[in-house]
Amino acid sequence: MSSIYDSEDKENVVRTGLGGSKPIQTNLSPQRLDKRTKQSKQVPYHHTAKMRRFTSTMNKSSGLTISEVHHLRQQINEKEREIDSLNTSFISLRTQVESQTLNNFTVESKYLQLERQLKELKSNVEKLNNFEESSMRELQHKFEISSQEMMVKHKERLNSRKEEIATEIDKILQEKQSKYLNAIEKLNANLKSFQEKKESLGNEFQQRLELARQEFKDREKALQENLQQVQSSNEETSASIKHSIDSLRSKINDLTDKSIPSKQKEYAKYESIAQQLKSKNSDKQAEIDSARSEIQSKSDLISELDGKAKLRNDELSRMKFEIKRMKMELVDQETKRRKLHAQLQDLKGNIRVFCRIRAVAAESKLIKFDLPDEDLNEDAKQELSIVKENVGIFNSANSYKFQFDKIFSMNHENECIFEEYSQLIQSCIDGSNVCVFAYGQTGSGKTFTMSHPVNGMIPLSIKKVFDDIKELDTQEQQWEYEINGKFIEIYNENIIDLLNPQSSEKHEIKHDDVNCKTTITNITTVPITSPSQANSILEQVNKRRSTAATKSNDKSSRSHSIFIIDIKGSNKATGVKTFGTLNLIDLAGSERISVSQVEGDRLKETQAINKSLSAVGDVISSLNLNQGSHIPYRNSKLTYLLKHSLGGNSKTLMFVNISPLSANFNETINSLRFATKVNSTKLG
Ligand SMILES: Nc1ncnc2c1ncn2[C@@H]1O[C@H](COP(=O)(O)OP(=O)(O)OP(=O)(O)O)[C@@H](O)[C@H]1O
Repeated sequence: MSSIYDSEDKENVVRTGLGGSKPIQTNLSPQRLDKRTKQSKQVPYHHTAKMRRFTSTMNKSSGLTISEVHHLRQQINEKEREIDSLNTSFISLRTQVESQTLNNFTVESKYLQLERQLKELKSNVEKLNNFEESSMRELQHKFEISSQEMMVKHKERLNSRKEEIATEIDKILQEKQSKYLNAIEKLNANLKSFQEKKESLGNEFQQRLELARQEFKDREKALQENLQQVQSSNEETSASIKHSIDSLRSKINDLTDKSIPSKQKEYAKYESIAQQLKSKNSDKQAEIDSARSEIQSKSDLISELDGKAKLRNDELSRMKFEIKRMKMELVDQETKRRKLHAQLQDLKGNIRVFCRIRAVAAESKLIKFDLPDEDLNEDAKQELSIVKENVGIFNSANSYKFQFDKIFSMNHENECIFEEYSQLIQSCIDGSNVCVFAYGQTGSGKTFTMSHPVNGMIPLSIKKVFDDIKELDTQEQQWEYEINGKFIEIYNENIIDLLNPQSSEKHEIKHDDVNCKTTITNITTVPITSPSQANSILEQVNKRRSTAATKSNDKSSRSHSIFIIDIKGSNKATGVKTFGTLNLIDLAGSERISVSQVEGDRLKETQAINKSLSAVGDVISSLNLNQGSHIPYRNSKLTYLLKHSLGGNSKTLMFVNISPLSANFNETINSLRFATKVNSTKLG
């Protein structure tokens, strides 16, 4: 704070004869004050007597005339008057100065008081500012904590809801599927038994009918024959009787009364024969009637059996209709399952990054990792911390933190890793394109993860494809699938056909942007008919690559290998068609060899790797961040090839394989940074 005696004012403090030795503050400027002081020194009041004595002395010793002296005296008197008036004004001025000084004191004390108040106010304001700042910090902290808690709770709720939906779907599907399958099985069994019964009843009935018909025919024939015989014998008999009667009559007439009695006897005899024949005839007629009624009852039985057969046929067609309806419902359920599966996968995100730490021998010197808790919410992002320990003079430690969708430690097996992404296979069967990349420095476990002959992602993916399509390729679901494979390598931005490596033909990438399909000219495509056949393709390719690697200084580490599996599906019941491509990619080693340290072929190779790997990172991260803008697919052959398999509804999974060895610390950090760029959170 400035003092009341500020620069100029300090110089205005003078000591006056009236006020004793006390310093008086004046408002006069230094020049004016100085002038007044000089004047008061030059003409003090008590000096006038001295002047008079001095003039009389001068008068005596100088020999001046009286008029001159008089004149001088007048002048002196004038001067003395002037001096008096000056003295008077000086005294009034001094009084003014004193009163001004008093004023100044009052002002000064007020000023001091105001200054104290200002100080207090300032400190209060400062306190208020500090309080405001600390409360703001506290509020911000509280807000951050509560928003984090809300985020965690929200994520938990989301995840549990997702889980619930998925389990509900699975449960409903399983229940429905098993219910329908059981019902269909039962219906099929009923249908079969009905058909068998119908067949056996039909056969039996036909046989019985045939027999009855035959019997009836035989009987009818016999009866007809009998009847005819009887009729003919009757006719014959009656004709002969008639003849006899006639001859008898004529005889009677001829003989008159002579032989009448004997002839009457003969007549009676023939009469009884006729009677017998008549009774025989009525017996035969009764037999014919009973045969007719039997035929009638057999006909009734036949029509009853016909009625039953009709009922069975009606039931059969009802069952067929029911089976058809159930099949349609099953197809409908399958379509719903596909939609829900797609929704679930969308919720999990179209681009996922898994980090895998390679297993190494126990005695190796390792990087200090801080891994996430395994029990944590499985759909939440997981955090990996790495500590770099410098045993230098400062013994400092740097900590790096990274977040990924999943982090697998050295103890995780391939099967467990496959489990985490296997749902993407279903998406591919349902018609989505899927890319699985393995990224990392040479020796970090990319080939072990992707191509291990028993449990690598390639053999396990193919097995899953076949298991899943087997479930869909049933009489009920009516899905049919065709699977084709290509296996290529990209080395120095050139495509090599690994299924026909001797070929010298040029391979070009062609895109059909309308149907979103990609083809490579002159490339070998093989139909894949079983997991074992696909595994033997993988085995052959791995063998070829490793032989080539020994011959040409481990070329395999410096090329990208891609197993392209096309899955084409069609549903006979609904006519729906699907096409999905599964791209399984083992990338070239990512270690950053400084371009300046290599030359010739190796320089070209290094440039090609750096270019294509950063193109992969750029494409995926721009897809992740901003779906509407330009995606730089053309920056490398690999990204250009995968143009229709990345983006849109495609699913991408990147494994970042890292080495836990301390010696590889820098490369491990580089790989994690690359993967973080790829994994960057989607905005809006
Ligand atoms: N998780 C693991 N458990 C046990 N061994 C492993 C694991 N990962 C890798 N290895 C072993 O480490 C060695 C190097 O692994 P791999 O060949 O898979 O590395 P890479 O990253 O594919 O290297 P390159 O870039 O040369 O192809 C192999 O011998 C492999 O068997």
